[in-house]
Amino acid sequence: MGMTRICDTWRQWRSAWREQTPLARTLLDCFPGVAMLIDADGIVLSVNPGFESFSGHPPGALVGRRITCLDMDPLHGDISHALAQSVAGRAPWRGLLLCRRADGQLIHQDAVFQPLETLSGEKLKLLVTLHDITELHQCALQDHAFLERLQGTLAQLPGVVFQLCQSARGDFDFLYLSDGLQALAGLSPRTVMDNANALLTRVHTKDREVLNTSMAQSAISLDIWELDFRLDTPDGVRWIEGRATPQRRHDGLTLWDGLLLDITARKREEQRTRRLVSTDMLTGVLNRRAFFDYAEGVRALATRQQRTVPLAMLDIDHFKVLNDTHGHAAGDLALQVFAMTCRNCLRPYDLFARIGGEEFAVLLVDTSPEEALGVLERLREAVEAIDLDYKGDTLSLTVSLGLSVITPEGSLDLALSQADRALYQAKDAGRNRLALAPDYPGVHAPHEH
Ligand SMILES: Nc1nc2c(ncn2[C@@H]2O[C@H](COP(=O)(O)OP(=O)(O)OP(=O)(O)O)[C@@H](O)[C@H]2O)c(=O)[nH]1
Repeated sequence: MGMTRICDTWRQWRSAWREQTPLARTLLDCFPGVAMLIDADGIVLSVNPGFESFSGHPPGALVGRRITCLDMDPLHGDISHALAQSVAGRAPWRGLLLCRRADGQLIHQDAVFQPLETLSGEKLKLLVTLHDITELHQCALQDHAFLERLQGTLAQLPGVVFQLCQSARGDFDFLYLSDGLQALAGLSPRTVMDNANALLTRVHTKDREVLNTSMAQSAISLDIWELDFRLDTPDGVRWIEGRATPQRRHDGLTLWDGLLLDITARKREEQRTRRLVSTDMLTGVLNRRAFFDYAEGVRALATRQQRTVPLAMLDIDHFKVLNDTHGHAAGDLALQVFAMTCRNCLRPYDLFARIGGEEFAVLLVDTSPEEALGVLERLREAVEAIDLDYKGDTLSLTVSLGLSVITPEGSLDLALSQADRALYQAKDAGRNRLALAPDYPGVHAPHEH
């Protein structure tokens, strides 16, 4: 029975009572629950038929006795308290009462004590209505137990379960975050549920834009949101994998139910593998495959910007002699020192790779054809200056270089073959020198050391 019906009944009852009409008794009899009339001392004046099925006692059993005898603890029980409150304040009291039936069974009651208006001089009377909510109460207990179990399970998950809401204005609000957030981000779920920015401002600055864009796309298309992003935590930067399913509510809000997982270890492993796959094991510089991958990216950008990129091929001179004279181990050491020397002559974002046995390539990013000549000449001199102590012998190295440019119209392969041809010219011309491809920009005569 709804609260509205109870209120309606009170209203009708009050006016019926004031006018002392037979309707008062009729209403009491028809009331679809327990209704009783008591005086200010709690003495029961009358009960309706619903009382019998509610209490298990015959209807007359309570009339003339105190209502507090229904209390679990008649001395300090809830009914005494409710009665005292309502009488003292001359105001309705509503709350939960626990009563005992004749068979001993406990029942939860949604109870109302309603003081009735009386004519002056009359003693105060109260209408008490009881509504059995034992079943509802048990359901609530079961729901509560289920939710507690669910919370426990969520807390065990290696990540964070969340529900995120975006208002039509675009503000984010976390409606739920599981306890795993503390371990993942060093933040309590409550803090972030109170203020989503506590977490959102921890997203790494480099990933904020892509996060916002991906959420906006997911909100529009209602496609699953998926993103790997970095989070600044008290323990350092963590990689997070986010995945959530959006739904649009009828009031225009977008809701995402999803999961955040810490994938820092996996990302580190991926980066390590990527480094291994792209690195030459002997010298530690880029290998052939990585060089072609990265160089193609540099070329594409330069083409868009209509710029040229200097590209050089390098080959150590008479390396076979060094190998044959001092052994393969000496050759390996020389390759390592050579690679380190070259790398030190270049800027971090220039590409330097070992693309064959003693063959290397350099791509000079953001460098003019003129500047490239200076850089490579310094590199050649640095190699010439190597004095490598090996088992009492001093090993010296020189390098020959062929230089070309990748043009906005040309390809990487074309520039490589031009640099390669220039390299052979440098070898033919006596080695330890730099030779330029025929149409190297800005320089007409072949440049030689
Ligand atoms: N120690 C060592 N030697 C290598 C490696 N890769 C290639 N080589 C050697 O490098 C030498 C290359 O010799 P060549 O191609 O004849 O060239 P070069 O002796 O340098 O002569 P020019 O290039 O004409 O100056 C060969 O002896 C290869 O065995 C390596 O990883 N370690």
